Amino acid sequence: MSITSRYLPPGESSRRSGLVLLCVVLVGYFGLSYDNFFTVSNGLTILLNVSAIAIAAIGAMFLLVSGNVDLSIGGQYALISVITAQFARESGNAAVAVTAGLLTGLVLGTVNGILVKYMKISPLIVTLGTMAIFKGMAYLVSEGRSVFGFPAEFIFLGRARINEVPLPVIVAAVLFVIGGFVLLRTRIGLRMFAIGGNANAARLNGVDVDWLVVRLYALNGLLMGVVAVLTTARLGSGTPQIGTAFELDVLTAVILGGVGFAGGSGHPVGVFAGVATIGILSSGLIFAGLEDWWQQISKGAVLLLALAADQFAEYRRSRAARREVPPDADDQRSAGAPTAPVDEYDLGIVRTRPPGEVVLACRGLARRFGSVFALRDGTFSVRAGEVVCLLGDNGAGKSTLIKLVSGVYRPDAGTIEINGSVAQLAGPADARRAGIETVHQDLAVCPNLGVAHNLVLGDEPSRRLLGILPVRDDAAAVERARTRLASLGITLPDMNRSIGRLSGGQRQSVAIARAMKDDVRLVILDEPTAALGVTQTRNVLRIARRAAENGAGVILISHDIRTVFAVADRIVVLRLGAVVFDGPVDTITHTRLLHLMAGLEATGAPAGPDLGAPAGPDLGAPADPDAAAGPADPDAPAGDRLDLMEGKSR
Ligand SMILES: Nc1ncnc2c1ncn2[C@@H]1O[C@H](COP(=O)(O)OP(=O)(O)OP(=O)(O)O)[C@@H](O)[C@H]1O
Repeated sequence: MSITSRYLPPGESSRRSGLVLLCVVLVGYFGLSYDNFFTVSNGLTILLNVSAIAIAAIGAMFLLVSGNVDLSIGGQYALISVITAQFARESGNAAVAVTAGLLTGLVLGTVNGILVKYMKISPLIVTLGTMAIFKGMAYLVSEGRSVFGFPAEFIFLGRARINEVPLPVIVAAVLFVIGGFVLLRTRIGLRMFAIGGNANAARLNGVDVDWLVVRLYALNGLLMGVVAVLTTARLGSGTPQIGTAFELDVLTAVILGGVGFAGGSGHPVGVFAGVATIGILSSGLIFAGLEDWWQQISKGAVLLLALAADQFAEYRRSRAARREVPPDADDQRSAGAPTAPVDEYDLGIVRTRPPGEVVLACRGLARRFGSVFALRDGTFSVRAGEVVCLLGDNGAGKSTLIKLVSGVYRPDAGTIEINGSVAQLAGPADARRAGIETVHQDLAVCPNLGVAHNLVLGDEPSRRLLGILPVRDDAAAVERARTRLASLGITLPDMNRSIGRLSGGQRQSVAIARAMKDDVRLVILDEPTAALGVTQTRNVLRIARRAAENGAGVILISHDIRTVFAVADRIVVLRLGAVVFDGPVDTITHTRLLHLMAGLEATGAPAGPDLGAPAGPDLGAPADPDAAAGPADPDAPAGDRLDLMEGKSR
């Protein structure tokens, strides 16, 4: 698939053209078989019949793109229809009836959204349940009967024509164009794709996923309100039987149109082609004189075919993505080698510049989970322009310490100072506001979005189209991404290439670049080289160094001591929840570091040759006499106390 400078959501352009071809074949076949098929009036009838599907398809498209679904739209259709009809009859006022219909849709959609997001129940199950409830309520409200007796102006709404074109068709066309515009050109549209691609990544990038999804369900309900009001007005009655198998038509059209059921992909043009196909097929089947059940069977079969095509496209996409990942000869060479020589990671760093002021100072941080003390004494500091490597065996407490610093957990004891002031981090957003950015091990990127969009997600640049409409500014996003990447010495040929099609090292580079916001003070890199080969590792380490040179403090967590010696200014070792070493990289040897991590010094194993001094009898207790005296005076200035500890095992 060619990737243009314009953002192209990962909908399948080829499948859309296939669908258009299918439409042409169907029209040709039915046109040749039935005399009246090719008439303007039949064309308008088809459009009128699919206008309801087209309006509902907008909401379904938004939900599916963001990884959600609503099976209850048929039930909503019936319930809104009878409520609208009763208001129309009782009030005799079209405006009251329309308002009642739209509000009912909004409420039903919001109920679905709240159940899905805040009760953490699968959208399929929730909306299957509400489908039955709404349908049942429609019978309850109407006592199983159709509701007639509307004011003339209400009926006019459904039957009015402008230049022979029915009003519902015009409403559907306008809403569809607005829906497509929102999906492709606005910040919210990008966020829908992001949530469908990786909801957790979107959340970590500051997108309020739950709130957005609730709004999408509410909008879906509102659109069903429009559908039900127009149809009820056109038919001149509200009935609980309406909307039967409506969800089948809508989902078939949307999935047939290339919106992936797994979320994160789709295009309005494809959905339009899907809606047209369903309309032509339904009309053709009526012309063929097939009974209603044959129509249901045909549409069900088309839905299954669409899902199969969706799976096939997904398979082709992932194969293409694998093929497109840039080969790395060096990594292939090193793949079979269990350990690369230390020199392989040599970055040729000359550490001349003294680090800047302390950006982070942790004092006596402690956190327990039930009876497990995950962290007992997290005390260390990071200065601007410094790379501090945090090491420790599995379960040493590294992740817990980092989660405290990045606001994921709150400490049971101890303090976190940022730029000299004690910070109360109530959540990751607080940490981010304080200038702390974390690059998580799973990178938290959206594989379906391009490099530039991943970099700006949560803070997308925007501009005013025609001086009024707020739209996403993709050119500014590309420019910002390019500048940010260049500041770290990263060159990527295409800013719109989806992240899923980059190599592991390139993905890691983009994730680090995303963290390097203009006001960042501290970047935490959680095992950034864990899954990388030699060349990619070296590149990522270079980028980490460059981030420090640009003025940020960097904490890098690693299990691989070769990378640590290549990149670190200072090393902090955690063991059993406490810091047991904190010192410049040139004050410790590989052997001693390994022993400290493994706790071998506690069992009398020889310490590294550099320090010579016997290790303390218990790694849980400080080995250094100063430190052994217990926690330092809490009133002592952060810098003094932390510097005192430098270069000493505790
Ligand atoms: N949410 C939790 N609930 C219960 N125990 C936890 C939780 N998080 C961490 N722990 C425990 O706290 C200890 C420290 O875990 P932590 O994940 O911080 O270690 P780590 O050094 O990051 O290990 P690894 O390198 O394996 O990721 C472990 O014993 C772990 O089982």
